[in-house]
Amino acid sequence: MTQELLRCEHVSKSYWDGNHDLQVLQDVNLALQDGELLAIVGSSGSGKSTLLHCMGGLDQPTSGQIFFRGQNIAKWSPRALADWRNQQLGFIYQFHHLLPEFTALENVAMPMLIQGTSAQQARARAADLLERVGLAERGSHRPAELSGGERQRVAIARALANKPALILADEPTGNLDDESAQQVMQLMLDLNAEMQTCFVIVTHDQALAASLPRQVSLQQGQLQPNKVTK
Ligand SMILES: Nc1ncnc2c1ncn2[C@@H]1O[C@H](COP(=O)(O)OP(=O)(O)OP(=O)(O)O)[C@@H](O)[C@H]1O
Repeated sequence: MTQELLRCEHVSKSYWDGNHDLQVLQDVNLALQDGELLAIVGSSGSGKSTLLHCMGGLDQPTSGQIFFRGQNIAKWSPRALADWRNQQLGFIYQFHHLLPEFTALENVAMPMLIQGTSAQQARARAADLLERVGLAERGSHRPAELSGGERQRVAIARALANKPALILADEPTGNLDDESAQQVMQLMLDLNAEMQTCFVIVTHDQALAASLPRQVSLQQGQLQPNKVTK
């Protein structure tokens, strides 16, 4: 039986620009179930990244609440929030954000080391994850020695390191050519099916969004059911 993983309840966010409030999110209500795969689409500036940041506790709504497994994350201490992000969430960005001075294997092992996993176990799981994303032979390469698609696959392996319940991906294919974008997308679909990790994927690409089972669209900060059809 699936269970509710995360819920945004009346989430609004505004920024004060010196003269007036810029309303970025307006009364967003959204519930995610364990293992779900959701695309968020919307034009540039519609609030997609802001919503993702609020869902991941990287930013706070001006009003409204976010619940993770029924708990209001606004009530958590900074330490509890950081632990939650490390243990339950994985982040994937448009630009991979891998640490340039570390190898692919070390980058994937990093979240596990931060969590307190032994170096030996972390390296073993990192190697398994790299194999799973098709990069078994690339563990000793630094990010600069990998293609864009390979870096993004390392970033996906890193996001999965601590077996998170939820992965938040912000334009994960936005910087890739069509073929690499397709591979990265397929990888996320396969991993979702295999591991029951919930993926929320922000994308500009309507065709890509249409390949996911559920889509919503942000329009000027308001959430709408997406109109794309397969
Ligand atoms: N820290 C901030 N201070 C002021 N305004 C901000 C801040 N962060 C975002 N905004 C504004 O909020 C709006 C939504 O930004 P956001 O990055 O969430 O949009 P987006 O839908 O992800 O856009 P894109 O597709 O271009 O990445 C934009 O108008 C942006 O300028």
